[in-house]
Amino acid sequence: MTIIQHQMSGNHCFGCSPDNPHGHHIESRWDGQVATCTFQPQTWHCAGSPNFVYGGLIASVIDCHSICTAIAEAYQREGRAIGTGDGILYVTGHLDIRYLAAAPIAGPLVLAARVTEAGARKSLVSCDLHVGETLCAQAEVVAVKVPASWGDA
Ligand SMILES: CCCCCCCCCCCCCC(=O)SCCNC(=O)CCNC(=O)[C@H](O)C(C)(C)COP(=O)(O)OP(=O)(O)OC[C@H]1O[C@@H](n2cnc3c(N)ncnc32)[C@H](O)[C@@H]1OP(=O)(O)O
Repeated sequence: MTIIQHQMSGNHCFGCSPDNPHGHHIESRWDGQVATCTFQPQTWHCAGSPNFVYGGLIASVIDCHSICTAIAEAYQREGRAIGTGDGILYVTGHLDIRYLAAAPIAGPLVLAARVTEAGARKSLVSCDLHVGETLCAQAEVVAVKVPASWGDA
């Protein structure tokens, strides 16, 4: 299965760049419809209780995984392999997360994201996060398409 982040160059993202030494290094596996990601929380990723995962960490992995899903789907819609030709880039416009159950720190966090609506300027992405059988978080993300030069200074 394609690992989205392995197909993209020039990615410095804290959440998902393979090359950011301080980042989370998430990997999103794309099957053409759904992108999945498994993330193993560390003990220091805990919330007030050492037993559960910090919500900001959950938001971070959902954010990154969902935006990468939007990017993968957009390449697919254009009939191109991810990372080929002119760069396609989306950024987070809106992130709406419901924290449904505390996520045990033992993890792993298992994410599944799909594009539910795709337009010319934005895509809507739905992302579920499970630990074991428990749905711990559910998110709706608005991914807004920007020029590949968006991040230039
Ligand atoms: C360079 C190489 C990179 C390599 C790959 C790296 C991958 C890394 C992956 C990174 C992963 C990490 C990800 C990160 O961390 S990305 C970093 C966090 N995000 C940001 O910094 C974004 C900051 N905001 C902006 O730049 C602008 O406000 C954006 C670009 C978002 C909109 O700008 P602008 O306002 O000019 O756009 P538009 O008016 O033409 O609207 C276009 C459409 O979008 C809809 N809309 C807009 N805003 C919102 C909103 N807030 N909620 C809902 N919808 C919104 C709007 O209604 C319209 O829809 P429609 O009316 O057409 O239906």
